This record gives sequence, C-alpha cells and structure tokens, in this order.
Amino acid sequence: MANYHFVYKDVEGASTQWDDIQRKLGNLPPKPPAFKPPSFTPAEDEDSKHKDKAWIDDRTEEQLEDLEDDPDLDDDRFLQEYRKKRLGELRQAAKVQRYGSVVPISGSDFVREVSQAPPDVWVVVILYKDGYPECGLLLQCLEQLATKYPATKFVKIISTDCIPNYPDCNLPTLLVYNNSAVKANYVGLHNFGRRCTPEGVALVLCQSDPVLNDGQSGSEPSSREAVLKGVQQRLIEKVVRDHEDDDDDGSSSLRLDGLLSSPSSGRSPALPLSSSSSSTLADSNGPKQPFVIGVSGGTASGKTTVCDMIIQQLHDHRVVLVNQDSFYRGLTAEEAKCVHEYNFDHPDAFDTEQFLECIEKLRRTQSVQVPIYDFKNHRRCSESFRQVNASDVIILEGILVFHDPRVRNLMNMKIFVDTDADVRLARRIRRDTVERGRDINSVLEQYAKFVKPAFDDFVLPSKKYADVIIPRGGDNHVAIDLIVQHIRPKLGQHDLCKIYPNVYVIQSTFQLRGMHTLIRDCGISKHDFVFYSDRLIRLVVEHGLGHLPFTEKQVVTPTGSMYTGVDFCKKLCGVSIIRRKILRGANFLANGTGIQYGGESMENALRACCKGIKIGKILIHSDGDNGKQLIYEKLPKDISERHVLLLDPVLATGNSANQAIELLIQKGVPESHIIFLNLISAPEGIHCVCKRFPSLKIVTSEIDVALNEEFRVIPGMGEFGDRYFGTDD
Ligand SMILES: Nc1ncnc2c1ncn2[C@@H]1O[C@H](COP(=O)(O)OP(=O)(O)O)[C@@H](O)[C@H]1O
Ligand SMILES: O=c1ccn([C@@H]2O[C@H](COP(=O)(O)O)[C@@H](O)[C@H]2O)c(=O)[nH]1
Repeated sequence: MANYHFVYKDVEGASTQWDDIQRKLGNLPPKPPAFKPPSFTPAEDEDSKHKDKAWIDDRTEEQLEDLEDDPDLDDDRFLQEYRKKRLGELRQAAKVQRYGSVVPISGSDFVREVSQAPPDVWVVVILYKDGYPECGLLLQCLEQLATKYPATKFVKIISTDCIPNYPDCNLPTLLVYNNSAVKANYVGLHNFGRRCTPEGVALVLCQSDPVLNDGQSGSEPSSREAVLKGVQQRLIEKVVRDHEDDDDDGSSSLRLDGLLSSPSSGRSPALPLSSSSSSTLADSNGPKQPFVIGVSGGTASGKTTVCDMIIQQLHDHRVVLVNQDSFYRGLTAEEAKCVHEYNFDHPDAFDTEQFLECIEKLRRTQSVQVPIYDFKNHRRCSESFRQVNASDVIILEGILVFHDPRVRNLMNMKIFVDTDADVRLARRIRRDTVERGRDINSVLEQYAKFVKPAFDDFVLPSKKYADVIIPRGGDNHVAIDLIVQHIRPKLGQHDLCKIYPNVYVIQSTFQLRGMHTLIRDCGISKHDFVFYSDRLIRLVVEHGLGHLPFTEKQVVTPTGSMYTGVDFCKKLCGVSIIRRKILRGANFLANGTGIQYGGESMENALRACCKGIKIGKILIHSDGDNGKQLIYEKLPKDISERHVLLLDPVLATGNSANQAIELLIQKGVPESHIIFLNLISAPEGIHCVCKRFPSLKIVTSEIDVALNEEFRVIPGMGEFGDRYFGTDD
C-alpha cells in the first residue's frame, strides 16, 4: 500500500500541526531530531604538521631533498641528521641491483652470470629440464620469489648445459651462490615440502643464509635473522590466508605453533617438509639418502646369486650387500642342545631391531659392523665382523626382509626371487650337505617341519609387496639386466662434484680401488708403493690432459684412409708443489731437511705422458707454528702462455694449493688454464680451493672422508712424498 502521509520537514526538523496530532495518536513515528550539518574542519597544512622521525620515514627521496633548507629541521639537529641518514638509505636502495625475474642462461654464461655476480648479490640457480612437472612447479615458485625479492638474482639453466650427464632423477636442483661460492644446494622437489609453495621455498632458502633480498634495506647486507623473520612473516600471512579460505567451509584446523621458532633452532616444525628433506647436498656433509633394494624369496631360490650378479654387473664399490642371515640371533646353550627343534625360518629367529639399526646407520651414511653368522654351529662369530661402508646403493637380502613393515618401508625397490619349490629343495640339500655340514635326513626333516610351513606362512605372503618378481632367479638375465639399468643412475657422482662442476673424480673401477687399497696400506713395501702410486698418478695425469683444449685434426692412416681426431694444445707445463716446514724435536723429518717433496713424486708420471714437458716448482716454506709462509718458485719464463698442470698428491686443507695458485695467477696464468692434479682430496681442501678459484679444474682419483684435528686426510695415505722417496724411514 502507498504511504499517503506526506511529512514536510524543514531543516530544523519541523512538521505540520496535522502531523503532530497524528504523532500523539501514535499514527506516525516520533519526530526526528533537528538536522545539524557536521562542523567544518579545514585540512591540515603539511608545513604546520609536527615533524618527527616517523614523518621523515614517510617522505620520498625527492621530498627529503627538498627539505634541505627547511627552517623546522634546521632548528632540530637530530631531525636534520636523521633526514640525511634516511636520504642516504634511500639513495643506496635505489642503487641496489633489481632483477625481478628468473633469467634463462646457457652453460657459457654460467661463470659470468653466477660465479662472477657481485659479491653482495645472492644468486639462486635452478637446474631444470622442460617436460618435468616438478621443474615447472619450482620454476613457478621462483618466478614469484624473483618479483618479491628483486635484489636476489634468479637464473635458470638446462641441467645438462650446466653439468654434462647430470642425472634427470636429480631434477629440479637448486644451487645457491654468493661471492663466487656455492652456499647450498637442494636436489629434488622434496626439499621444499609436500606442497611446494613460494613461501615454503623462501623459508628453506633462508634457513642458513640471507639469500632473499627485497632491496628495501639498501645495499647493506641484511642479517640472516632479519631476512628469515621477514620470510617467516610472509609464510604466516599465507598460512593464515589459506586457513581463512579453508575455514569458510569449516574444514581445517590451524597450527601456527613453531612457525616463529627462533632462527637458530633450525627448520620450523610446522613446515610441511617430508622426512627425507634432509637429503640436500648443500651441506656437503649432510646425509644423502641411499637407494635401498630388498631381495626376498624362499630358501635357495637364488637370492644371493641374483644379488651377486647385480653387484658384478654394476661393477661399482658404491653398492653394498647386507644379508638378513647375519642377524640370526644365535642359539643359547640350551637351544643348541635341541637344535632340531629350533625354527630358523620364523621371523623371531632374527634380531630385527639390530637389523633395522644397521640399515638406519647406513642410511645416515655411517659405516656398520655386520655380525658374521656361522651356519654350522648356529651362532655368531663373536669376534669377527664385516665392515660395511655407507654407499649409494644398499641391497638387503633374506628370506624375510619384506616381513617387518619397518624394514620394508625403508626400501626403494623390492625384488622377489621366485623359483620352483622342488628346485629350491634340491639346491638346499646340496648346499646344506656340502657347505653347512648337514646330512640329508636332517635337511629333509627341517624342511618338512619348519622351512616349508614358514615359507607358506611368512615368505610367500610377503611376495605381494614386491615391485619386481624374478622367475628362475639367476638364470633370468633379462630381468637382472633391467634391474641393473634401473640402479645404475642411482650411483651418482660424489656430492662435491655436483656442487663444484669443476671437480673431476676419475671413474672408480675395481682396478683403481685395488691400487688405492695397496698404497693406503701402511704395511706395503716401498717398491710396491712407488709402483702402484705411479700407475695411479698416470691415470690422474691422463684424465687431466683430457681437459686441455684441442682442435680437430685429420690424419692419413697406413691403410690410406682418413682418420678425424683431435690435436691437444701443446703449450703446457707441470708445476710441483713442495713444502718445507721447520719442524722441531720428534716431528723433524728423517731426511733432515724438513722438506716434503709431495708434488715431485708426480713428475715421473707426467713426463711419461708428455714427452719433454717443462716442469716448474713452487716451494712453500712454513716457518714453524706462527703460520708465516714464504714462497719460492722456479717457473718457465713464458708460463703465462701455458696451460699449467699443478701437481700435489694430497689436497688437505687447500692452504698451500691456494698460495701456489695465487702465485701462478700473479705470474699471468689465467685461472681457467690451471688443472690441479692430485691423488686424494679432502672435502675441506676442495671447498677451500673451489670457492676461491671457481674456474680452475681439480682432477683427483678419490675424495676422502675428512681432515682430522691435525689436518691430516682421513683415511688418507700419510706423507705421500716421504713414502714415495723413502724419506720417512
Ligand atoms: N640358477 C642356478 N642354477 C643352479 N644353481 C643355482 C642357481 N642359483 C643358485 N644356485 C645354487 O643354489 C644354492 C642357493 O643359491 P643362493 O643364491 O645362495 O640362494 P639363496 O640366497 O636364495 O639361499 C647355491 O648353492 C647356488 O650355487
Ligand atoms: O643356523 C641356521 C640358520 C639358518 N638356517 C636356514 O637358512 C635358511 C636361510 O638362508 P637362505 O640362504 O636364505 O637359504 C633358512 O631357511 C633356515 O632354515 C639354518 O638351517 N641354520
């Protein structure tokens, strides 16, 4: 119905008398208050505003410049000083490099764009390949971070352009550089949590260094804590935002606890990181996850044979085998009395806790002492153990390795060897009578009473967990070939080679391991030491020569045919590093001179490979314990025009090497023309040299574990020069 009461209202809120009557009768609502316009307040004049620190903080660079002669500020010395300081900050901030996107680079750009970036700039490099969804996801996150943190440089490079043959299974890989050195690297997407988000990536990147720079604080390097705090704040905002979105349907619960954990306490517990997120190569000492393979099957199915064949085909010492049999509990005296009543095929016959502990240790890259089981006497050899070193691939073999889910879940690949029961029984009779000191009757009795029932109850049901089933065991060459092909890429290079693309470890073979075993043995004769060292050094030298520049060359062969080959650069020389130390008392060297001839021991091999090569020497003289070092040199005059093969058998701390390299560079040798050859290198030495000289190459035959407190390489090979020249007697 239309409202037919027309109420006239003037500005005072007055109305007609008729309306007043209607109001009294309750037909109209009470009279509204008289209208009063809001009071007028003129806008505050900028000049009359109170000027303080906060006011200055709000000014732009231009505005602060205009305030040069401002009378208010002239009266206030503090504010005038503060204005200048703030102006300085803003000018610095304007100078800071702005990147803002993920820039594609090629292999030849790498040194310029990454290694030679300004020292205050952090560079995040993604090694990627098109067509890998994980790479696409991480790239998207980095694009966002690049816009948020424009003073951090983000570049992308196709993995194999950066590192030839870089395994695709390591993609995507992030490398973080600063001041020409690799500060961290992250292999695989799992480092950034199950849900890879820009905020999560940011937090991981900033855990140990102030990698992300938004350029707000000028060119001053921000502290890790400050950067981390900012990144955490952004992550919290994101989590809260996501939570609010989720809350709209009332489905999620928010856990912010731990997000603000102190930076020193490490990774935030609420971060969605997977358990394997520790497997970065960054802290090259950090744990690397090995590839664990389980091989199960009935007794005498050929499990051990299959494992041996895989190991033989891989032909690599970075594969180790752990047999579940080694973890048989061993019988008590009481049990031994009635051994025929003991069920060796039941899961309880094994010490699974100890087996698990052993696997966990290997996964943490620790070596383990594996018990040795004596099948004839049904007990462990109390004094002997087998040392198993941490390796890239660990094979776990045994009838019940798939039985316990804790063991099973540690496996990356599960193989079941499936052999006909009659064949297995026939093999078992033969094996147990020949190798395990049994008679046929006892074998058959044990088989019927325990082995077969346990196979049906425990072994066969675990077959369903297998990823690969190998019928006919060791006779199935096709299956074994396929498995070997799958495992081979898991045998990565040494972590340091991934961090420093200029470090080359010559391919490990059993020949090479054999020679190392001989020369590292403190009991070897001097003659053998020299013989095997020379062989090894030649391998290193030959590999080093392969890094010299070459040109294509065609020759005519005796058959009159054309052969297209290469011609290596001929302008080269060797330079040996020799140390002289003023040692006192018992430490004084037996040769009476205090000279360690290290590098010279490599000269013979170099001469044998490069006829007539010129060889120079650098003598580094350490004056007692005061750390003072003097350098003497005898180098070819035209050394600046030559490629230099720098010789030192052992790279330990890297200090002497750095001094020698520094000297060569002073003499005009370009850093990239130096190839540093050694037999063994400590990781500390590699870090030290590669950080300072990223363009030279290091060629070594093995990277050892570490340096001890006395800066000796462990396990190492002692004072190489003294052992070689016999000056250690
Ligand atoms: N394919 C095969 N052909 C013939 N004998 C085999 C074959 N595979 C294994 N054997 C033999 O059978 C016995 C048990 O083999 P093994 O590999 O030790 O089995 P498991 O480790 O499963 O007990 C051994 O004596 C071995 O030499
Ligand atoms: O003291 C022992 C311990 C074990 N056994 C039997 O060995 C097999 C397991 O070894 P495979 O090499 O896998 O065959 C198991 O069936 C046990 O019955 C033993 O007889 N005595």
